[in-house]
Order: sequence, then C-alpha cells, then structure tokens
Amino acid sequence: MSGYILAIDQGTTSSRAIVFDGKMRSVASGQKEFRQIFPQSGWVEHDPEEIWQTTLWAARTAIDNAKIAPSDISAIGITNQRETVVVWDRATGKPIHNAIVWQDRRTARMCEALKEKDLEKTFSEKTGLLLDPYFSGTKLSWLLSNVQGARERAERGELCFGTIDTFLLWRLTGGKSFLTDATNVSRTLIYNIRTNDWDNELLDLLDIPRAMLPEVRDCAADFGMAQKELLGAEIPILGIAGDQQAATIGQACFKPGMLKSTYGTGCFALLNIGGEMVLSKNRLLTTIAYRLDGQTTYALEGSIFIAGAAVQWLRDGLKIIKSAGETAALAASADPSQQVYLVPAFTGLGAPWWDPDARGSIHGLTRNSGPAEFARAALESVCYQTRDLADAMHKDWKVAERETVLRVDGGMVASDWTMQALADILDAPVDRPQILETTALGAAWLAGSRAGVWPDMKGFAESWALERTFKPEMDDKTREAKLKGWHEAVKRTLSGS
Ligand SMILES: Nc1ncnc2c1ncn2[C@@H]1O[C@H](COP(=O)(O)OP(=O)(O)O)[C@@H](O)[C@H]1O
Ligand SMILES: O=P(O)(O)OC[C@H](O)CO
Repeated sequence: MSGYILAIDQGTTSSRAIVFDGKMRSVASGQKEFRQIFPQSGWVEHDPEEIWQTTLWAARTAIDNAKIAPSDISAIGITNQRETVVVWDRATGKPIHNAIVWQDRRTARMCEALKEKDLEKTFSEKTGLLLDPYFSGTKLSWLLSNVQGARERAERGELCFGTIDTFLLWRLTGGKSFLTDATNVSRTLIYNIRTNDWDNELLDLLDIPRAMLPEVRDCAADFGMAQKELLGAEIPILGIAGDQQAATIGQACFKPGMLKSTYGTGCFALLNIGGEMVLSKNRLLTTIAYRLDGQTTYALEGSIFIAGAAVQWLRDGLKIIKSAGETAALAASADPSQQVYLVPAFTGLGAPWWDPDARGSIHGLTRNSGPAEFARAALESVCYQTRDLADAMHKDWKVAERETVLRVDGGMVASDWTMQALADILDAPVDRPQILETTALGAAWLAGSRAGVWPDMKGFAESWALERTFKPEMDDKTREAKLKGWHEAVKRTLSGS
C-alpha cells in the first residue's frame, strides 16, 4: 500500500482537495471557488450542483497534479462546511432547492418563537446547541414548509436530508451510501449527543420526518466506495468529520484541555473536554469533537461568524487594501493613541452573545482615523472575540486549573502581527504549527488510520510540529483598558441596546 490519501475539504467559499503521501505530507491539491447566492438580506445559499461539480473538479485536479494513478490512493476522507442543509430526491438525486448555508439567518423568527415557548432548554440539554438560525434543524424545517409538497414527500420517504458530507457521499457513491458522521449531526439541532441518536421529541417540534434522515457512523468508518467513473478507480471512503472537528483532529487536540482555534472566514475555537458531556453555562456550544470506535469525545465550541471576512471587507467593501497580506503592515502603522473598535456583527453576533439581529458597528472614530486604524480595528476584533470565547471556556471548564494549549490555524494565522496581538489580548501563548492545512490533514488521518496506512492516534499526535510560539508582551494596564473599550463597543452594538 502506497499510503496516499485524498482529503476532500468542501468549505464555505471554495471546494478543495489535497493528496497526502504515506509520510502525511501534502503533495498536490486542487481548489475552486463557487458562487455565494444572497436572495435577500441575511439569506445565504449555495447551488448544490456547483458544490458537487467544484468538489469533483478539485478531487480530479489534485489526483492529476500528484502524478499518481487513482488506484494508488488508499482511501478518501471528507471534511465539510457544517450545518449547511441540502434536501434531494431519493430517486433522481436532484436537490429540491438551493442549499441553505450556515450563515443564513432566515429562521431567526422561528428560533424566537421556539424560545418564547420556553423550548431552548429542551434543545440545548439534548443537543448542546442553542436556538439560533446557525444550526441545520430550523433551516430544514423551513425548506419542508416552503417548498411545495416537500413535507408530504419527506414523510413518504421520497426525500433525503443531508449536511454537505452526506450529499457528497451520496454523489460519490452513485447513491449507494446515505450516511453521515457523529460530528456533522452534532450541529443539526435534532440529534441527541447524549444518547447518540436522532431525537424524536426535537424532530416533532420542528416537524421533520425521520424517514429523510441518514444513518450515523463513527468518524472513521466504512462509508462506501467512490465510483470508478468519477475518480478513475474505486476508492474506499473511510473518514468524515465537520471541518472544525477535522481541524481539531488535524491539530492533534486529543487530550482534554487542548484547544484549537481556526481563523478562516469565521473563527471556531474547540476545547477538548474528554468523554463527559458538559453543558455550557456561558453560551458556548457543546459538540462532538469526534467519535472513534464508538467512544464519543466532546468539545466546548465558541463560534465567531466574522474573522477573515472582516479583512475581506477591508479589501472588497472599503477597498483600503489590495490583498489580505497587506493588512498587518497597515495595522502596525495605526496611531497608538486612538482606540477605534470594529464590532464585525455583519451577520449577527455568535458566541457568547448569540444576537442574530445585531449589525456591525465602528466606535471611537476621530478626524484622524483612517485606513490604518480601520485595519488595526479589524484584526484586533478577531483577538477580542477570541478572548471572549476563552473567558467563557475558563468559566465553564476551569481551564486555568488544567494544562491548556492553544493551537491556531486557518488563512489569517499567516499574519505574525495578528498572532502577536492575539497572544497579547489573550494573555496566553499561541502555538502555530508547521502544517497549516490541518482541516484536510484531520480528514486524511481519519481515512489513513482506518485504512491502516497511517499511524494510530499516538503516532499521529507525535508528528505534530511547532513552527512558532507567540508569547504575550502587552502590559496588564493596556490590555485591561483595551478590553474595557471593546466590551463597551459590543454593548452598544447588541440589538437590544
Ligand atoms: N495575511 C493575512 N492577514 C490577515 N488575514 C488573512 C491573511 N491571509 C488570509 N487572510 C484571511 O483568511 C481568510 C481565508 O482563510 P481560509 O482558511 O482559506 O478560509 P476559509 O476556509 O473559511 O475559506 C480570508 O478571509 C482572508 O481575508
Ligand atoms: O467553511 P469554513 O471554513 O468557513 O467553516 C464553516 C464552519 O464549518 C461553519 O460552522
């Protein structure tokens, strides 16, 4: 066995695929962006056919670029944007509507109505989640109510629901596999993460027929065979995990107390809390980090909707930078005496505020404020938001009393300035690994270890290598003053204020 593994990473803005060799090195890749569809303010959709076509293109391109035969690939691992909902016809495989994306806020009123009936506790105790439009359940319910005849057809077993992993798996296996994994279902709001099963009470509350749901497996399992007509050889699919969980695995955060934070479009911090489910008292989520050999490991998660997207806004909205890489130098030139804050609530605020109606705001502008202060405010907003998550995690899980490590990854961590600011605001060290493609690596490890061609968990954890640690340098007084200003800005941004 060659040990080549193909990782498919289907993200919010692009579909990627990476071929790793038997030494777990990335050898080739393919990547294609696809359309973001905004039918109304606050609504975000993707065309499932574009998701499929770009994924297939990326996978084929990665294999071509690797200059290996498709039959040299021992296994495939899939990782994906989470919560996004696709519903398709079981007979034809044709989606009945565009995918409703995790960022979409159209079910805010539905969530409100459920909260008014005092149902948030019912949902959160079983799923670890909150009543926010972010999660799949209310999106699926919306589709069933708004696509003509959909609920009746779903009840008759004619429709399939899937998160993106399930949809891709269905297509890759030619409709033979209708499966998902424990991490993806832990984001749906209809899956009980204590009993590890779809929850009948929650399905009834959202009026979702059980007949349309996929079977749930461990993250490393036999998910079926990718068809020869598609990739040039029959290849077993042996791993699936949601992208943030795959990054947690790729960062080898296998011990309780290990924390990873991924800075892409949004920022998602996951703290491994071990085999016991702990419900957050501070508006964090409890989620399944991974399930291996039937053993569930849980995580506390803080989800921030806008991180790198704030940098994209500087580039595409304000047009004050030409590329993301320019942001740090501009931020470094900002006037230190000005305290300008950006609260990037462009699509509401996530953890720990959970305010879908909040919208972005800027505070502290003076006549001297310009592009440099905006750039610094955008990068610092990511650090402040991470600090809010870390504080909530400390309260929930007494992190301070245990050994904690923060490992970072994602596009934004290329910026040394931002990573130093992060360590300063957190008042804690930040570890940046040598391999930053941790999401794809995590999916590849699930598949590679299952195939027996990659090391086991211990061996994989030992292979994690540090590139650089950023240590806090800011004095306490400055930090406290900056945090105070940030919290005032957030308070003024919340929709109830
Ligand atoms: N040097 C940089 N400084 C700041 N932000 C950056 C830098 N490089 C990339 N980014 C930001 O990182 C994001 C891309 O990261 P990536 O992990 O590819 O995201 P995703 O998987 O969500 O598409 C973009 O939003 C971009 O603005
Ligand atoms: O596709 P990404 O990297 O923006 O990640 C999206 C998350 O999975 C949403 O929960």
